[in-house]
Amino acid sequence: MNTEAPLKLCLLEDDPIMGESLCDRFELEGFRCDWYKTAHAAQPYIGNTDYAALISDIQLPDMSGAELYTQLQQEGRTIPPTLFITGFGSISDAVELLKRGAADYITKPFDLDTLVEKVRSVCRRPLREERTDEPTLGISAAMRSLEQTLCRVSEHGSTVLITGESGVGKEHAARFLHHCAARTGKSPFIAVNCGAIPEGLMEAELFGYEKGAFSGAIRTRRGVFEQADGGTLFLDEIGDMPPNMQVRLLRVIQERQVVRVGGETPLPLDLQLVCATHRDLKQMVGEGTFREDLYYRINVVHIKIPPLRERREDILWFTRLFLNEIDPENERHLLPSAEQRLLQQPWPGNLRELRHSIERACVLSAEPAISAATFDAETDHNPPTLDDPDLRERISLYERQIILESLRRHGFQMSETASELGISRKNLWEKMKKFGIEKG
Ligand SMILES: Nc1ncnc2c1ncn2[C@@H]1O[C@H](COP(=O)(O)OP(=O)(O)OP(=O)(O)O)[C@@H](O)[C@H]1O
Repeated sequence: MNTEAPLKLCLLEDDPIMGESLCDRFELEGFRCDWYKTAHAAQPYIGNTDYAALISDIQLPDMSGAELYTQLQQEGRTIPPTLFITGFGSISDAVELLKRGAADYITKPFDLDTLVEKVRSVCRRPLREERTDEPTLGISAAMRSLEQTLCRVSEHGSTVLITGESGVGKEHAARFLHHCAARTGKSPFIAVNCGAIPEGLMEAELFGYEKGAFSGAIRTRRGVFEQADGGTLFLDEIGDMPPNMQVRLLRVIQERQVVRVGGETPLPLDLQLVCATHRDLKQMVGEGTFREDLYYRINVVHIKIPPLRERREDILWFTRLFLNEIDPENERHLLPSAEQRLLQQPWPGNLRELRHSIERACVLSAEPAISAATFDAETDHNPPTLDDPDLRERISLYERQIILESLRRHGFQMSETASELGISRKNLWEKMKKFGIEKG
């Protein structure tokens, strides 16, 4: 016999038929349910009664769910995990509320079983439990809150757009979202850099091809969409996608199915799509270089990762993390002067640049304790030597140095580096390969 007291729910719903049927169903499921028809009626009890969850329509007669949520937050009430019931037109409001701390939402019309499942899951996992998790993306308040948002978003499978400067950790955030999703298990995480695929190969790479679809297609190959089915597809540098591919991508996202090049059968897809870019897509839409319809399709939930210089609390935390990863055996640490040096830098290449700096410091410093001078030395490391008698060797050294400096200046961002150097992205890739320069 279950001797536990039933969990208590607070239901806010002005529609009498909907309210009554929800209340009945919750009670049948073993909850106790207090039902209020207006926000004003419920307000005195929220935060003063031990509710396991608040289920609220996002449109109430006396105020919107968002206004109620804001008021409760401003009053400093302990708000129970909140699930909003939303119409199709208010999804963006619900997503905004998720970012501000709401636990979940459900769109009308919905299946009652699904609602009950969601209510059970928010009751089981109150938000305060999530807050005790070990940080993964950083210790700053901005990144802790971003982690929580990603966890909530992962439960919906909504398409996510992650923006932020080059090297801020957009791919890492996408991987974090993938691991948050309950559905992952052993499901795949497929990352693709749209900017690095030659335009002529992009269609085949993304959507796959049938044997004989074109000369060279000696066997059928699955594209990245199919490979990511059941998991997460991370499309990095989405702003670099050529216009004709934008149209095809839009169709695949809308229809949730893919047809291989040279094939006829649509293959259904069930995946979480995460797109990322360091570019300003809205501006690109204005300039006509990025399709507006695609922009809205991929921008269901927008996660903006701040640059490292705006969350300096993360610098030393990541430094320790990288030191441990790069040289776990030597108990590496920074002297206070070196810490100060890192804290003061602007880090235009963000975490990628910080990681490179730490890697170089580990190579250059013989002692476990790394001094500020080690970071001064790194810029002069291995300069080309004009004394080398071989002309080609000297030119190569210069070329490598120029490319490396430009890459660092642009946080290893391929398009910008290539454009500064006046060469194509493909040429830049080839040169990096030739000179053994890794992207990070
Ligand atoms: N949370 C993290 N934990 C550990 N390392 C991280 C984290 N976030 C980023 N990094 C490091 O920083 C580097 C850049 O991260 P990531 O590739 O995720 O950035 P990005 O914003 O996707 O870069 P780009 O704009 O070039 O695509 C990675 O090589 C990784 O080593």
